[in-house]
Amino acid sequence: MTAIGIYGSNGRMGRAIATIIGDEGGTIAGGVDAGGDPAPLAGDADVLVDFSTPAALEPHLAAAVAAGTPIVIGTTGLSATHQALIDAAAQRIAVLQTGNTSLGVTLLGILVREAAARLGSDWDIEIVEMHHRHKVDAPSGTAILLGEAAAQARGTSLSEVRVDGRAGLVGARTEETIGFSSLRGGSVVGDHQVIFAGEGERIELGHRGEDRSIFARGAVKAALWLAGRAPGRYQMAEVLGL
Ligand SMILES: NC(=O)C1=CN([C@@H]2O[C@H](COP(=O)(O)OP(=O)(O)OC[C@H]3O[C@@H](n4cnc5c(N)ncnc54)[C@H](OP(=O)(O)O)[C@@H]3O)[C@@H](O)[C@H]2O)C=CC1
Ligand SMILES: O=C(O)C1=N[C@H](C(=O)O)C[C@H](O)C1
Repeated sequence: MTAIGIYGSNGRMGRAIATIIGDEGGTIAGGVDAGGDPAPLAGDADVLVDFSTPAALEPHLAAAVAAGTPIVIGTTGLSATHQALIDAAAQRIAVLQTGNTSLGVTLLGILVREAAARLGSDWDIEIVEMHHRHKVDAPSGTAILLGEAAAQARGTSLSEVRVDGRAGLVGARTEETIGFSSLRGGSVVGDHQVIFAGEGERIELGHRGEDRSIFARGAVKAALWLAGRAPGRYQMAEVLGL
């Protein structure tokens, strides 16, 4: 059986993964949390999953590369510098990084891409997300993933068109921007809505996470799929055959 090492094993996601890992046909190689040494686990595991914190990404990637162990990165709040580190690691090992491992959001990303490609830039795109009160990063990794899908479909990059929140006298909306709004409260697992607002009509595509097990199952599926793969950067849509 494939042994999966968990970076962030005592967190909400780490615990959710441990609960369902056996159902998906994997076993736990071990776990590392704040203050732990990521290297021994990278050596013991067939594949790693990281649901920890952006500050830990660099040492986790270094341990994975040194051991030649593939890694699924679910941690969000990543910067362009983190993405460059992931690209470099993917030259040496198999890596799958995604802001959302669920089947529903992976399909939503495809639908958003399709809608953005077919609708003209006179259809404004706004992304609204809500998460539990403990979440530390905003916009969510999923919101960014959805925004990137829409931006790419329109032949641009998200960094060119992204507007995070609005407050005060910000002026009228400019065409082609993609706006993000983040709500935090209670125990919300993760809600995302992509609004295409046209003249006189609106299309809304969305997803509501009802239980963290949707992310855990996707993460374990991704890990089992990634184990033994050649170096490269892989996508959830490939794992799920979408
Ligand atoms: N891609 C996806 O589908 C999903 C992604 N996420 C993302 O996963 C991440 C974790 O979420 P969640 O489980 O809710 O968060 P938690 O805060 O519950 O857990 C984070 C875990 O990471 C550990 N940690 C902190 N620092 C380090 C470190 N330096 N090395 C190793 N472990 C460390 C913490 O350990 P300690 O307790 O000792 O501090 C804790 O166990 C977030 O970025 C979140 O947005 C969440 C859900 C789905
Ligand atoms: O922190 C969370 O909980 C979640 N984080 C991911 C994100 O940032 O999109 C995925 C999911 O929405 C839950």
